[in-house]
Amino acid sequence: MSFTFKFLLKSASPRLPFLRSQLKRNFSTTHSKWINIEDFPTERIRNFSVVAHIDHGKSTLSDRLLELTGTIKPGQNQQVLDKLEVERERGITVKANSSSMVYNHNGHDYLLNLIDTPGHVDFSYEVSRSLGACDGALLLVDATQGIQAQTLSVFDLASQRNLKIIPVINKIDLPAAEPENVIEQVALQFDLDMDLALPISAKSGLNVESVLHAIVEQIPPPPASNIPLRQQPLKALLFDSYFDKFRGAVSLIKLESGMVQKGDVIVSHHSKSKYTVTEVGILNPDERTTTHLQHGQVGYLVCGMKESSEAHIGDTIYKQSMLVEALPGFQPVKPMVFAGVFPVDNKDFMRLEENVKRLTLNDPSVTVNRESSNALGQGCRVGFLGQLHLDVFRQRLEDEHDSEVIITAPTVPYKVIQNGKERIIRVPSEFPEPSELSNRKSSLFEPYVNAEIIVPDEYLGNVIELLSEHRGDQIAFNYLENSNPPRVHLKYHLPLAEIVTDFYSKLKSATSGYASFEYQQADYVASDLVKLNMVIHHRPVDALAMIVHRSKSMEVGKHWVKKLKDVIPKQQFEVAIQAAIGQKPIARETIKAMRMNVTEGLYGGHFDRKLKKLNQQKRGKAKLKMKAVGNIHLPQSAFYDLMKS
Ligand SMILES: Nc1nc2c(ncn2[C@@H]2O[C@H](COP(=O)(O)OP(=O)(O)OP(=O)(O)O)[C@@H](O)[C@H]2O)c(=O)[nH]1
Repeated sequence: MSFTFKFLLKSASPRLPFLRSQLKRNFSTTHSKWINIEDFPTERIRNFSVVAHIDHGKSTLSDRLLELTGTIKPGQNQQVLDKLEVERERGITVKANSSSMVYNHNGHDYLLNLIDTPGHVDFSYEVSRSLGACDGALLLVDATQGIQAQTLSVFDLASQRNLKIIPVINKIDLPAAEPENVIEQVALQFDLDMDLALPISAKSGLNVESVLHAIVEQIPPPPASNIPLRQQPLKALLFDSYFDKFRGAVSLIKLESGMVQKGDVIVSHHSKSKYTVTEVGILNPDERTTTHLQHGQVGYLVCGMKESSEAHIGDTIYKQSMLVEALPGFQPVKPMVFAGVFPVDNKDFMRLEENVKRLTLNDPSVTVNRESSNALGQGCRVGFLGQLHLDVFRQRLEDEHDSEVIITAPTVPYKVIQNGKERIIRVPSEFPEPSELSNRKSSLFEPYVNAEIIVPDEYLGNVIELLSEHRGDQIAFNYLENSNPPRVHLKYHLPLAEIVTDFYSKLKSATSGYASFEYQQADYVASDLVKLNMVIHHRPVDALAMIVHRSKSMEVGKHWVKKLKDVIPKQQFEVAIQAAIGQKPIARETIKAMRMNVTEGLYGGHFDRKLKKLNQQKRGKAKLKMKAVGNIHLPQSAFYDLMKS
């Protein structure tokens, strides 16, 4: 390690963990040889992705492939494509990442472009768009767990795109591994050729070389063109982007035809804006500038886009001189979980807003709008794809921007139709009160999802009970073929609001962690919804309002008044905490008044003096009650504790 580098690493302040992890990461990966794009005609390019259920070993396999091809130095469990601090701490991938590598097969060099994708359902949009840049996919299945819910959904995504799918059975080093069984299970479920399945251990490297052979031999190269390269029109799919504070938005592109180089004037099909290309290159896994990118290639492009929104995901890029038809692109993602984000100290709002916006530069699926609350002051209403996405965002805000924040209870977007007018409500305090809904021309709807659960049948009873507690309707029930112990595949239709609370942890404890769960947004369904107000000392607190199904209002109300009682400091007067629907309280807790020990220091026979002091205290309290009719002061720290608990 060079002196300058060591110094940088040491001196990176502990308040900047993200910078530290970036410095460490770059060091471990700057090892690869020079790559000349001209050396790789289309027939020697393979674009592929690794897809799997969460934790089945995608990042570990990606490491091994990069090591075997000499792209990175060997070293255990580097997870080089998990670049974010939060990914490394939690051991999950939240952002798809790419790396090119060169592999020599039968005397020829091949350029393999690998795209590592996240496993968790909240980030499945990353999977679908990454697959848009691929011609094949490795479907990784854990040999101890077999097919799980996300295995089914990523298989569907890959087969919808007609990708060549290579089944890879991982973790065969573990004593509990049952590779033969799992290979059979995969072949039966997906109608794939069993002989093509590759049993490996990504951790130890066992048989991983066979994966490289299969990539070259089985995944097709990008479709060839009869037109000579220099005459082909440029047609590039923009499938991802990240933000660099010096160069602006950096786009990841796949070239369907033509070539692009520094100085070219390109046009965005989406906005029709023109840009001059300032840099192109490949990720290896760090950026490596190249003279150009050409047909079949996956790489990055910089062209002075100042805002991340200019790099529109799914856009088609072409040269000003030659208009092309737009590529089909992707379905836009819609955030479905919303929460208010407020600073712990009101003075910090501007800094918080800037930090939130900076984070969204690298995560275009997040939406941000200003929100103001009587209780919490100025903040932002932020939209996420799911509960884990929200948690990851909070952690990134704290890790990368050193901000402590209050995040209000998550809510889903509800639909209210009144007098023929439709509104989507994302802030609970804006939901109509019962008095405003009394006329017959109002109807309320909530978003539902289609969920799939795979669970060993010994836990089936627990899961069915849990899903019915969460208002789920069963759609299908099947035993998975060739699964030992027997496992059931359930399909349910249930409200999204029911799974953005503590559903995952309940499912985990109901099944000792053996169930897997996956969902997709479905439709809006008419629902008996109410707005639950938290009233503290006779005043509703807007930041604590929530929208719930009427059947759950009592349970939720009791839970929250109790939580509030635990965090509100005692006052000099009695404080009532109520959960109410409109004017009607449905749950209540009381915080007793603080009682000063006025007789402290009076011992033994001072009976008269003690009585006098206690009477004085009684009179004082009566006076205080008069004053206490006003609002109580609820410190921001109480909100912080409340939302964290
Ligand atoms: N024993 C054993 N453990 C493995 C193997 N492959 C991966 N693991 C372990 O399984 C865990 C999950 O591996 P990851 O590579 O992070 O899985 P992933 O699929 O990338 O996870 P997500 O990105 O969160 O979906 C880690 O603890 C790995 O060390 C293997 O072949 N054998």
